[in-house]
Amino acid sequence: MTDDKKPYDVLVVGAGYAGLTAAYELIKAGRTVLLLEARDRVGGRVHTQRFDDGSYVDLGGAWVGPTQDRLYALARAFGVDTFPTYDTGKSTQYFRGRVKRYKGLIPPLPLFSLLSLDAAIRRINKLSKTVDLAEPWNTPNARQLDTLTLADWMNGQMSYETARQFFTIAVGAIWAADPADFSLLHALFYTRSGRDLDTLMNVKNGAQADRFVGGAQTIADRMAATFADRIVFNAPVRTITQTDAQVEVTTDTTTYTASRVVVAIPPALQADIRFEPALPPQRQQLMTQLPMGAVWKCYAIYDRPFWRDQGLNGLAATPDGPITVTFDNSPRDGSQGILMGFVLGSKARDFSRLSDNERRASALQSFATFFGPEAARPRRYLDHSFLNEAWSKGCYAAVPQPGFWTSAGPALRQPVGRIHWAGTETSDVWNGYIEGAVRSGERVAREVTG
Ligand SMILES: Cc1cc2nc3c(=O)[nH]c(=O)nc-3n(C[C@H](O)[C@H](O)[C@H](O)COP(=O)(O)OP(=O)(O)OC[C@H]3O[C@@H](n4cnc5c(N)ncnc54)[C@H](O)[C@@H]3O)c2cc1C
Repeated sequence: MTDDKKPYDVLVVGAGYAGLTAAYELIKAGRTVLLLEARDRVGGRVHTQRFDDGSYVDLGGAWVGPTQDRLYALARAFGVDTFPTYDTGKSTQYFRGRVKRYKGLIPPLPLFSLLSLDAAIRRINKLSKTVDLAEPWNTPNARQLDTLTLADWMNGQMSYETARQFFTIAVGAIWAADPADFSLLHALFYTRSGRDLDTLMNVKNGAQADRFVGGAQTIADRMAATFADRIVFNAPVRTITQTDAQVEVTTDTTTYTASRVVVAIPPALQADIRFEPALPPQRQQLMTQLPMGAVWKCYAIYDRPFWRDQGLNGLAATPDGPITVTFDNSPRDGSQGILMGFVLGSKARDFSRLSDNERRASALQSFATFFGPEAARPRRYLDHSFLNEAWSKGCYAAVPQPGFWTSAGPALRQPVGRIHWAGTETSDVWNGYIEGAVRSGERVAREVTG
């Protein structure tokens, strides 16, 4: 064990978009900063897998959309272009053994199910406007809303099984969780945090509107390159010790000292750090009430986006997963065809139990069901889940247990002595998204310098 004698103004833990943004802003403000990262790369839950032929896929965060202004601004600042997600043509629905093609967002359901689904979406949007974004625990009826799960609400409001099935697909795609996993209060908070359910679900004008040329990790790589000498890789933080005068942060090899530390990792991973003295009880509890969501991304790569020839946009939805939602993730110039399918929530946990071959066979069968036999013969198949990564433990983001917001919510952003908290989970706007991570990094930098 060595001591890095140099006292820093700020140590930042975690080089995802939150930690990178915090470090970048603090360095701009003239602070001496060191960024400690457990992995051997930056980006965290954003990871672009690049292939020898120059193509790439995003294993983690990928899309950006309107009102995600801070992320678009970073893209511009670091010279990264965006391009619209392909959504020209008809979408596909597979339900009760039949494939149907349709226009627009809402699948062709029997009339009463359709009305029920539409009414549920509008009711969630309306209710979400009552949420206090900055302090969700102060929302009217917060306790009641935080006790009820989204599944309780859905079962009470939606009498048609088909409508509930398709609502559950949308919930899975937005939260990487099942409606029974989290409270109505969290559903309303998250909905308002990203504007409304339509925005969260949509490609055009929604959260899936655009992708980054070169992949979503490119901005992170370029930002990190501007302060490469301030980043230590393969440096998981194990202990954070506060004294009256300073804070000591210990990795497996080194103890660093600073005036302040910014912890920019998901709460579920904060629980693995030993804090001395122990954190206040509410803060301790918080870390165990925020498990991560569950999702697999399945990629099939073809010579060309053949489904476009049939007037299809590559979007598909089915309750009969494992894959319940697909997108066209081909490169901007369409020089390859790339389909991406999501396996979500409890289906993702079940999918994790399959062998590599079983997952591949199962995913390709789904793609072939939606887009025909050609989809069963990709040039390359790969899949990935952050459930299997020690430094994420799941994705897209934390899915709070019912009761979290009203019991431990106030501790989420509250500094503890010299410790400040960042990460998308601490953001009131676009919580759970890259935009939320960036905003949290900017907010914590202001907090530390203010
Ligand atoms: C499959 C998937 C799809 C997604 N799709 C989208 C999308 O399309 N659009 C969107 O906006 N968002 C999406 N997201 C969510 C988005 O990626 C995250 O919200 C965002 O990247 C979180 O950033 P962060 O900096 O808060 O946390 P992280 O990215 O998790 O960064 C935390 C960093 O801390 C490091 N770390 C952890 N523990 C320690 C430790 N003890 N010591 C040191 N370092 C540590 C980790 O290695 C990591 O680098 C998706 C996520 C996933 C996984």
